[in-house]
This record gives sequence, structure tokens and C-alpha cells, in this order.
Amino acid sequence: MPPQTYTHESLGSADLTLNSILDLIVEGIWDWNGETGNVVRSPGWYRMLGYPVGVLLPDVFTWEEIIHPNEYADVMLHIEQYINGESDVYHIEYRCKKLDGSYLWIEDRARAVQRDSDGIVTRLIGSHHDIHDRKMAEEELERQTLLLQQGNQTLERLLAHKAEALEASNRQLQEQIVKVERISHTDALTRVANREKANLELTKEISRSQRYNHPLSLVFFDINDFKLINDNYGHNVGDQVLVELAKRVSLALRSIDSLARWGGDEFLIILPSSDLQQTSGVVLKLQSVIAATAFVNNIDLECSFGAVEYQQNETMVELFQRADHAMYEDKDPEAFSARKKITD
Ligand SMILES: Nc1nc2c(ncn2[C@@H]2O[C@H](COP(=O)(O)OP(=O)(O)OP(=O)(O)O)[C@@H](O)[C@H]2O)c(=O)[nH]1
Repeated sequence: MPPQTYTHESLGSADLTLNSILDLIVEGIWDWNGETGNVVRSPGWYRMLGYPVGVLLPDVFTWEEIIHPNEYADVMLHIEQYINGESDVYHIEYRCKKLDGSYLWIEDRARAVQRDSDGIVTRLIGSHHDIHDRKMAEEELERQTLLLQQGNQTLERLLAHKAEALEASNRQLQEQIVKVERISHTDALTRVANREKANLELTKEISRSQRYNHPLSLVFFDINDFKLINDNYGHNVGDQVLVELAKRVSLALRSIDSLARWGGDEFLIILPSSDLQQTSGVVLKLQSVIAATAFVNNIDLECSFGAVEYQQNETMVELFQRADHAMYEDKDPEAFSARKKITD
């Protein structure tokens, strides 16, 4: 940079002007002469740090001593690189110790005004600018940001934890629903489907039969003279007979068939994709399975069956009625025909 030229009438007058300006401005101005080692500092420089003007020795050591230890190494490297010509800019922020022992953040900018023949800086003029408030605000912002990030992380962890807990309780709830549904659709004694489940299944199978025009059959069956079994051997034996019967019939059916306990000693079988002829074959099979089963107390069990095939557009009640009649007819053909004659 070319040396400053004053257009004042005399150098003395220029010095006076300059000193007056230096005394007035808030910035701290410094002027280092590398050849003498002398540093001249403006009144503003002293005032900024709270020192009486001119109290420090006019050398670089007094400056180095007031630099905060945390920034000292950086500042030294920075000025060294600038003086040696390794860097073009001298501009650095650091803390300086004030007279009261506290530290003030300053921004230090300088420019070389003289170099030797090797390009080494031999005179530097710089300024200190008070940036303490800005630095404090930045630090506070960083602190708040960090707190916010920590808060966010805690919140995220909390939310993830809550989501996991919610998922676990949803799973539990789902399991409970399945369990309750199973219980509400199962006969407590025989463990086969109950009447409610049979109604649901039959409704579903009727729609399927209508949709695909597939045959669908229904079988009602009950134990002949079951009351006598209870009366002769007791209710507990009667229960065992019902359980064994349900088990044997279930095992004899296809997996797509459904067995349900309709109530008391009455059962119902839904046979999808089976016409009346196939269903009659199933009934014969069941009769021989029952005959071959060794029931408790060697009870010789006999059942009556009523098999019907679903007729398109027939209501469920009509279907049940036909199956019930067919079973009644099987149980007591004479009584059935006598009753039929009367009702006809
Ligand atoms: N052990 C036992 N008996 C039951 C149960 N539910 C109903 N019963 C009995 O089953 C019997 C059914 O009697 P009925 O409807 O007259 O039938 P049945 O004696 O088989 O006569 P038919 O059907 O005409 O052959 C009654 O004695 C009921 O008390 C049960 O869960 N366990």
C-alpha cells in the first residue's frame, strides 16, 4: 500500500490533525515498527481495555501478555504468516485482558505499510474493534442451539419410546381381540364352533355358493335318547360323551367342513362344495365312525341325521327347517309321517 500523504500545509499540522482524530475515535489503533520493535497505541486502544493511556510499555511483549491463552497460539501463527508474506490478510478475533482482569473480545485488522527488500513486513498499522457483545450473543445462541438439540434428541427418544410402548400394547390388544373372538365363537365344553359361529359360517358359505354356483349341504344331527345317558350315568358322563362325539366327528370331516354345537346334544355340519349325494355318503361314514367309537361306560351311541342341500334363493331359516325335519324323520320316521299327514 502506498504511504499515506497528507495535503496539510505542514507536517506539524498533519500530526496535530492525526493525533486529534486518534484521540477521538473509539477504535484502538496500533502501529508496530519492526526495525525498532516499538509499538505506538492510540488513546482509544488503552480506553477499550480500561488502561490509563500510555501505561503499558510500547513494545509487542505487553500486547502478547494480554492475549487470552486459548487464542494465543492462533494469533501468533496468524501474525507470523502475515509478516513472512505467507498470507495476504491480517484479520483475527481474540480476547484481550483488561485492567480489571476480565477479557474483552476484539477484532484485530492490520495492513503492512512497509516491507524490506525480501518482502518481510517491517511496519504494520492495525486497529482493535470491540466485538464483545456480538461474541457473547453468538455464544449464547450456540448454547441455546445446543440445548434445543439436546431437548429435541430427548423428545425424539421419548417419542420413539412411546411409539414402541404403543405398538406393544396394540399387539397385546390385537392378541386379546383374537382370543376373545375365539372364545366367543367356541363351545366351552366340546371346543368346536358354537351356534353364533355356525350362523356366521353358513351366511358366508351361502353367499359363496350363490356366487360360484357351487353346491352346499347342511347336516343336523343329535344323540338319540341322550337324556337317558344323563339319567343313567350322570351329567358328567353325558359331558364326556358329547366331547368324544365332537372329537370323532371332527376328525372324520374334511378340513373345509365345519362342525358346530347347535345346543344340548344337537350338532350342525356345514359342507361346502358338497351335493346331497356326497353328503349322504358323509352321513354313512359318520354313523360307522360313531358305531366304532368306544364311548365312556361302553355306551352304545346312536345319532339321528338330517342332511339337506342348499337350494338357490332359500333363506337360512328355511334351510334349517328342512334339515331339522330331515333329522326328525330319521329319528322317528313313523311319528314324522303321522305328524306330516296332520300338518299337510
Ligand atoms: N351332560 C350334558 N347334558 C346336556 C347338556 N346340554 C343338554 N343336555 C341334556 O340333553 C338332554 C336332551 O334331551 P332331549 O332334548 O329330550 O333329547 P334326547 O333325550 O336325546 O331325546 P331325542 O332327541 O328325542 O332322542 C337333556 O336331558 C339335557 O339336559 C350338556 O352340556 N351336558
